[in-house]
Amino acid sequence: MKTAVSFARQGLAESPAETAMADARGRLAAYATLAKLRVATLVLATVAAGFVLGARGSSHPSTLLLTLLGTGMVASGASAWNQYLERRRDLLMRRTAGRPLPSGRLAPREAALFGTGIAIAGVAILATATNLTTAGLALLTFVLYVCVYTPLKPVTTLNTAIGAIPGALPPVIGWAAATGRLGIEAWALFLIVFLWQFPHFLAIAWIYREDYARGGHKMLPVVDPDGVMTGRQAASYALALVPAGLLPATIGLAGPVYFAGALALGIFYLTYSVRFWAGVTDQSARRLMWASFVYLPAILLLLLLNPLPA
Ligand code: HEM
Ligand SMILES: CC(C)=CCC/C(C)=C/CC/C(C)=C/COP(=O)(O)OP(=O)(O)O
Repeated sequence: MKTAVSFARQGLAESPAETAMADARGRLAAYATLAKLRVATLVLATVAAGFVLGARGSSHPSTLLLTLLGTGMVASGASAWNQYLERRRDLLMRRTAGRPLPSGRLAPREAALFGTGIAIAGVAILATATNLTTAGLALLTFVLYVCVYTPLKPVTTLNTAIGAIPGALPPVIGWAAATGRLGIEAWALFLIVFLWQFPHFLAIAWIYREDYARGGHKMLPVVDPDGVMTGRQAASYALALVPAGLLPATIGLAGPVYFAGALALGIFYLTYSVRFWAGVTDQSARRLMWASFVYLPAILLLLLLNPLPA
């Protein structure tokens, strides 16, 4: 039998077994890209915050894990379906042309099958391990993202305001999983993530405005070449986020350490948003994008560090 060494001696790069392994690894990596694992990780951090705050100090580690697993699967399925629907436009954009579908690493049918299977399994896990409110919310999030936001991207600049709704539902999913209901506290978390997204994606959409135009997507910077509206909107939503970020402390969900930290973070994010507004450039946009990646994990951490008992 030919070993890897003998194949190498003959000048062949890989044995059939090694080729099969490399293929399998390549396909696994393609599915991981399809699932947008980095975005899913931050989404799951918002789910975890909602769950832990809803549980109010009582520990349910296995329910938390199953909630994260189920929601992560639904989010991955949604990302796969988003890429299935956008495969032709993704090919036109530099940022997305290398994705598994436009680059041909996966067939469209494979992405659709994966997206459907993993999302259904995720909803089933949530329905069995938590409650029907949680499973229903996850399904609603999927539908809003895949069936409403995604088709609206080439149609109207309002697409992102609509996309921000499913983007902000994950902490509500976590809260519902822990409590079985929807409370004002869950909507406070929703509001924070909802408002946070505007500076986040407006900065990104500015950086990639030419790419979005090539792909035919109506993101605000595509129709706002001097960036006046883009900058103003980013700053306005960041301003609204300052008081919204304090809500958890005013409704008895988090304590004074949270209050002080959330105020500092709100001012931090507002500063980068106002700088972006004052000079809409790729550099100020990149700095604002970076600030968005600091703000959300930091405020979630503060919530978890300083929760208040019921
Ligand atoms: C309408 C809402 C949103 C839009 C349009 C949007 C858009 C984007 C885009 C285009 C990127 C890629 C940037 C790049 O390649 O340089 C990105 C990155 C990212 N987004 Fe968002 N986003 C939204 C909401 C969210 C939400 C709700 C979360 C999580 C809670 C999130 C987390 C992330 C993370 C972690 C990254 C960096 C990961 C990576 O580059 O792979 N985003 N976003
Ligand atoms: C449970 C569940 C379904 C969770 C999903 C949460 C959700 C909707 C997150 C939105 C995150 C995101 C990257 C939006 C941008 O999508 P895009 O399609 O505009 O980004 P792209 O241009 O990179 O494809």
